[in-house]
Amino acid sequence: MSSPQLSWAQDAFCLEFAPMSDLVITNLTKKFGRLTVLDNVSVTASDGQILTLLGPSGCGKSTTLWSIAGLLRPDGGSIVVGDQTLFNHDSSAFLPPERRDCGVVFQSYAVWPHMKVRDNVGYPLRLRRYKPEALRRRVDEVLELVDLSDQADRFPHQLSGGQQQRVALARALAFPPRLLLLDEPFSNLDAKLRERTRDWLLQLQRKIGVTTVFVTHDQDEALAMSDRIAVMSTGTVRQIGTPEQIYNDPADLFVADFVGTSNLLEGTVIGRAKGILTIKIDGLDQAIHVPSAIDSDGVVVAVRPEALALLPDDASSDGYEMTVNGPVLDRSYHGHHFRYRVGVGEQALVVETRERTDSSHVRVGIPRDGYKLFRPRTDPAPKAAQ
Ligand SMILES: Nc1ncnc2c1ncn2[C@@H]1O[C@H](COP(=O)(O)OP(=O)(O)OP(=O)(O)O)[C@@H](O)[C@H]1O
Repeated sequence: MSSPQLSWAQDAFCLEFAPMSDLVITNLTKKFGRLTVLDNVSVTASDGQILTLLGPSGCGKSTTLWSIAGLLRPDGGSIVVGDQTLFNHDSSAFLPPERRDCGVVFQSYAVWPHMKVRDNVGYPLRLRRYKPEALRRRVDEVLELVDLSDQADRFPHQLSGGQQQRVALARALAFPPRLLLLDEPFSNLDAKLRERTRDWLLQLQRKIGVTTVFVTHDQDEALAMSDRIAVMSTGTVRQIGTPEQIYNDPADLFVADFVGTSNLLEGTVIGRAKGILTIKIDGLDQAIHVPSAIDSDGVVVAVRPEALALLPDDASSDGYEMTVNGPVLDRSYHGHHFRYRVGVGEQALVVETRERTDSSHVRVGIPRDGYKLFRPRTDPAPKAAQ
């Protein structure tokens, strides 16, 4: 298939998009029978931003998206776009989906197999009674936008998966949407095409500036695509922030564990004085001293693999919070870094570094500002992102 690229002339392009819109979701609640799947979810996306809902399977991402689209009616809270209320439980306001002007793209594409590409894309315009000439012009514009002008008269089964996904996107953009809602739009694409389509979609979104809500359980995708990420777990929002905030300053152990990889070292507080905790990490002799307000006896030290330093066995520990020695259990090569697992007490520390070593025994340095302290988790661990 042809590779998706932005190929339209910037100046010549004149798509008119609807007035851009802030999205404000407040205390959204949804129950299915006795099961509360959204529990006071509050998130916002500013004009033209990409807000990503990220979380493990079943945490309520799609339910939130469907509530925005009007395909589900929540049991509490409100959804407002710009000056328009889409839903407000207290005032019983519920705008039907066809009046919300949301362009929705699902994981399964949901393009109509019996319609040619141009008819698929023109469908929302026919529903809105566009005159034939205006409809044709608009369809041509949107097909050019998604780089499918040369496929307009083909049927979906004659297209690749990536092209079908772009038909779905063109259809979502045909009637200028106030919001673009994307529910795992790349999950049926292979890894390479997924990455290219992601870059392409990001460029496209920047070009047209439509406020976008993007649902994914893939943290790499979320980090790469988003202005802001809302990390969700069991129907609640655990943290909202920029990708950098979410990755570098996770609010709790769930976020630290779900977004990226973290070494999680369990420890016990053996001393507290003037806001400084003395912590003994299980299986190690050394203690670390950390300013923290955590009041539990057990703690977890979270440290990213790339924050750890791989040192020679006899290196000095100067400049590190702590150094530990251990055998190299295994090593693997990942192109831009090596990944080592180093046995430390009962656990294995994962270290990612560009340094190559063939030593069977190494010293691992934990830098002073390279870790975070959390309370132990009381909820179930997140399922691994696929
Ligand atoms: N129509 C329904 N009836 C009953 N339970 C439902 C219904 N739709 C969703 N659920 C439940 O609501 C919870 C949240 O589902 P949702 O699809 O929003 O999760 P998600 O985070 O999008 O998951 P995934 O990544 O697997 O799509 C799940 O426990 C799911 O089983």
